[in-house]
Amino acid sequence: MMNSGRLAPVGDPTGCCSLRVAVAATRPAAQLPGWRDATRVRGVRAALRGSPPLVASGEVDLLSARLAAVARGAAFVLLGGDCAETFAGNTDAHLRGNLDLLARMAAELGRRSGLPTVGVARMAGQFAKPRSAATDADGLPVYRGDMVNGLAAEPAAREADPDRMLRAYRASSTAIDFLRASGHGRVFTAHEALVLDYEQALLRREPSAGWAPYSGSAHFLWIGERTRDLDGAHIAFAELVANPVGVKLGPHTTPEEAVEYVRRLDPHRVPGRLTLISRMGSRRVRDVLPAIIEKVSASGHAVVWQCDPMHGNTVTSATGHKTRYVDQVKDELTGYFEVHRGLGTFPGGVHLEMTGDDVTECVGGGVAESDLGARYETACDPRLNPAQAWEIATLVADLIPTGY
Ligand SMILES: O=C[C@H](O)[C@H](O)COP(=O)(O)O
Ligand SMILES: C=C(OP(=O)(O)O)C(=O)O
Ligand SMILES: [Mn+2]
Repeated sequence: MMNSGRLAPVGDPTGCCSLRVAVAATRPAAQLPGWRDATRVRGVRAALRGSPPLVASGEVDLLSARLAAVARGAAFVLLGGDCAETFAGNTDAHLRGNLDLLARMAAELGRRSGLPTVGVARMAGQFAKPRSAATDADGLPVYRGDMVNGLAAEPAAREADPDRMLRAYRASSTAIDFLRASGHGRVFTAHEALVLDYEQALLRREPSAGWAPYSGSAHFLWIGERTRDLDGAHIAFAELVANPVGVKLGPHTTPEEAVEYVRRLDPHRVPGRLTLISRMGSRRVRDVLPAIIEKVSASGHAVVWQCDPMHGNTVTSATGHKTRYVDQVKDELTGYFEVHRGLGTFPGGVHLEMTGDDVTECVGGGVAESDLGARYETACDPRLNPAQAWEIATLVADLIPTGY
């Protein structure tokens, strides 16, 4: 059973688009934490509302311009990083490893395809997780990311603690500082917009943009497969924000639904405003994706297409580990590029769960099933290690169409 509930309407002392936020907040919302202390939630939200945004609206606009170029086939986007960031992992070594890997891959894709490649890091905010089940194998409330509760298999750790939103904000702030100081130029940040108490509190109006509400939590936000209900609060939230946004599309997405996302999330027909992130699984992508692309293309909206070849290919190994086979990841990517080639549309980018740490979480590229236990460190989904990620980058570089 998914956790679900209704957000309390926001009282917004900053006056930030309060009416529209309040409307969004009354929609049914899947996957929200059952916070243990409602009074404290209000206090945390107030503290977040009073805190500086983590990203600047000018940076967000720059990403929007880059994504407009992707939408017209003049650039490519690589989005990647941890499935679930953790507070303990918010270290110099881990952030540097992930960022260096992303930057190296983006540079390689750009060099080999001849297209500028925009690097977007799943970093500085990817602290909340939607889950398939409300409880784990021990019957404990499931881990929902460090923004919500703790990974330790103990009842106290698994309580949804609102103060963790403040810790997530501070950890994100540290990571953003690191990014800015890293010397990697303009790498943008992204995470799933899941915990709406957090996301709403970090909306900021921008006077120079007609008081449009910008998310101050990341440059790019996406709505996940488990929260993309068209009548739900998460899609309503994505409608509000001025930032470019994405929606994950699983194999049960219909072409009609896809067009409805486009209509709702790109009402002003801004190229690149909406990214549709296909995560169909290697066995379904060739069957399901073409009709979706055809219908969206016929609508005339210029979206960014992105392939997440990770989440439709998650399996449990004989050793009991949640894993992914690099061959299936490659097959989904190959299918995604084939579909676009067949339709004459531009396969704008890829979205990967990967880390610069030399982990053994996915099978392939020198990691056998029997190796998975050696360095299985993820807090949620299995990530590509640097060798595996580089194998993927090499494949993708050969598949990106030139002269589009
Ligand atoms: O990262 C994505 C989701 O949180 C994850 O795939 C869900 O995993 P679960 O099926 O273990 O809950
Ligand atoms: C939860 C995720 O993906 P999806 O919503 O596609 O399952 C994710 O990107 O970690
Ligand atoms: Mn994941």
